[in-house]
Amino acid sequence: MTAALHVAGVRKDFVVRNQGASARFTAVQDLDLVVPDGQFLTVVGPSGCGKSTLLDLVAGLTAPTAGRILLHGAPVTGPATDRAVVFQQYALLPWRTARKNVELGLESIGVPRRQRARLADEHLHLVGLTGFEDRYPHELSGGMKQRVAIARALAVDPRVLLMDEPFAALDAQTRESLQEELLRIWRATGKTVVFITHGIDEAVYLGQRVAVMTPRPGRISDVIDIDLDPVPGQDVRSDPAFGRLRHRVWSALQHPAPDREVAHV
Ligand SMILES: Nc1ncnc2c1ncn2[C@@H]1O[C@H](COP(=O)(O)OP(=O)(O)OP(=O)(O)O)[C@@H](O)[C@H]1O
Repeated sequence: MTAALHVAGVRKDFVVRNQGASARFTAVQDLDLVVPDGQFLTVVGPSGCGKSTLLDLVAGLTAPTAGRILLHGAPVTGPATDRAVVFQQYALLPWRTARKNVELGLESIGVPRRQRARLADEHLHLVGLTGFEDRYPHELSGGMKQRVAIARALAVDPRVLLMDEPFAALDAQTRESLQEELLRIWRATGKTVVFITHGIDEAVYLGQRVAVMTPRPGRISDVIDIDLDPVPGQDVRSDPAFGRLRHRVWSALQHPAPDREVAHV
């Protein structure tokens, strides 16, 4: 089976100013990652390790300096509607209602007006915002704005949903309820999800696998399978298995896999 996403030997250099001169800075190097179709992958790593760089590369917002990125077997050459990105900042247009914000991506691909409104309402329903279609962003809470952003991303029916710390700006309780909502939506839609986070708990809670990134230059040092078996109505976070997986991810962040470390010294 073709992987939904295949990142092969990717490096990304940026040109930066250093004491008045231009210098090359390698943000990520030797990035290898395969994400099967329909998988929920979380990527965790410390600030500055290159998580957003990885996501931008997959989104096609920047191009790799070296290596290849394939989406369902085809090279990524720029942004396209087979991928949708949800950022930490909701990026909603303040002068458009929730419905009109969700319609945005649909407009750009030429979906007729009636169908746009229907699809927007369907996706607002999917994220639990029925009844809020005509609200403007300033009339919505942070969690609701992020739900609109998720509805907008899903409305164009992308094959891969890319999420860059989407819940980082939310309070703990809203974050937890959106995490649960996102898992429900993922199960309902079967999308492939790549979800960037700082949070180990969030990575373990959401991911079927957790990719651990380490910095300078950024690389994926470990990929950990999350084989939790959630029981409906019970908080999986209180399961001892959750604690053990959490500790494995924490350890991988502290002590990157030695073979890889040697390979990149
Ligand atoms: N456009 C750019 N020009 C120069 N350097 C950049 C650029 N974008 C990112 N970098 C550098 O690349 C490295 C990785 O940045 P990136 O934003 O991908 O990290 P991150 O893991 O997402 O960080 P955070 O968790 O803090 O958001 C950082 O050292 C950053 O300064």
